[in-house]
Amino acid sequence: MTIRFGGVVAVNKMEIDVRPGEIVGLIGPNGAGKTTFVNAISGTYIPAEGSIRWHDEEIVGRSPSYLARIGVGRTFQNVASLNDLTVLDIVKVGRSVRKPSGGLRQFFFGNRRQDNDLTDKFLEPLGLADHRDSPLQVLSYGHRKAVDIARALAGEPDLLLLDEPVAGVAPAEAFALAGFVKRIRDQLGCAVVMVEHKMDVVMSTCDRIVVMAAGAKIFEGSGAGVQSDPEVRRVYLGDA
Ligand SMILES: Nc1ncnc2c1ncn2[C@@H]1O[C@H](COP(=O)(O)OP(=O)(O)OP(=O)(O)O)[C@@H](O)[C@H]1O
Repeated sequence: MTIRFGGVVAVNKMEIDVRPGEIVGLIGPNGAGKTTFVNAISGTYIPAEGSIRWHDEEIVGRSPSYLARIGVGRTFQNVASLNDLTVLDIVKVGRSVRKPSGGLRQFFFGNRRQDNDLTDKFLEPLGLADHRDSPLQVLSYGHRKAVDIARALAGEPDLLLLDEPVAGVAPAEAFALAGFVKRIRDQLGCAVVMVEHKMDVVMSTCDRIVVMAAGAKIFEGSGAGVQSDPEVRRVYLGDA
């Protein structure tokens, strides 16, 4: 697909194939087009050219809410917008995009069993159970990132798009979050595309790595391959 902003070609004939159950790392220098590409898959941008197919359906031009309903879930780099809601309510928002809850009253008051199920499934494994009734804004940055992952997962996506899920998170927490993503992939069998700059997390989490530079794919393969590829080294390190 190709995406232009005025004269800027942000994504240039980029192609990627993602299979169920696979975690694909999308890396590349700042401005490479990674977030723009993910935003197009999740319906925020419409490509100037190209096709996006999911489960044999052409999804170019579909709205983000439609895509969420058919199982395309995502996290965001900036997680501030739900600041006033509690952790549990945010998970319910994530749940409701795919599994309607039956009206606002039920949404907010729900029932205790349903709340406990959501807590066990999506908050406990991320270390968030003790915070379920806290508003997002009082949580640490690492916990807020974890809440955004829990929100996306509560919709039980088939394709999960993670935009820098561990950026700014302390190393131990980052590996815990990445480990959780792997366990969820094992449980749900969902495909994951993860944009991330932290290479140690990418290497230990992803089955395959795609490298973008200046809007285009310059490498696709294993972690070992990415480290030894001369074009990737040139782009990252300025090697001649
Ligand atoms: N809404 C927009 N309007 C105009 N140009 C944009 C817009 N969004 C992104 N761009 C441009 O598109 C290019 C790709 O940006 P993008 O944010 O997708 O890169 P990225 O690889 O995600 O970078 P980073 O790793 O820094 O997040 C950049 O040149 C950027 O300035």
